[in-house]
Amino acid sequence: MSLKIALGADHAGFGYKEKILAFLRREGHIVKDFGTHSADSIDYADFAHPVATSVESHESDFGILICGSGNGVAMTANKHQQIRAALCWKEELAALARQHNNANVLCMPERFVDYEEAEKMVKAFLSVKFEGGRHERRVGKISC
Ligand SMILES: O=C(CO)[C@H](O)[C@H](O)[C@H](O)COP(=O)(O)O
Repeated sequence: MSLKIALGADHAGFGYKEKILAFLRREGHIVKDFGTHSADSIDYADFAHPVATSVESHESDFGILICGSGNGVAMTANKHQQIRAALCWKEELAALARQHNNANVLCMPERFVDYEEAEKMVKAFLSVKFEGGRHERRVGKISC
């Protein structure tokens, strides 16, 4: 199924962002690339907020954010009321973030995962479904 994906990264995530952009397009998804567009040093929040806004406004189905550790983009995206951004570093965590937490933004640390694992995380995140049930109640308690 073709999905609308909002993609963003800082300089430390730029390399994987470019590869993931090509991968997603090959898979038939519609990707909006919010940058950054080079490896020049830049601030992660300038890319994480627009990606989060795109998901929050339903312009995009999901967001994918990458920085060096994944923390900066995750912290920024999670400031948005409707965003559940999950910092993941292996495939199983990316799947669980959808299945149990109904995450709508995947955050990855380029400096701490190899590219093959990053691509597996993206595949898992976009293919598995929220399980609902007991998790629905728990996710409902996240917002304050
Ligand atoms: O937010 C981060 C750390 O919590 C990101 O990993 C950034 O990409 C990182 O801080 C960038 O570091 P740099 O030394 O400025 O390249």
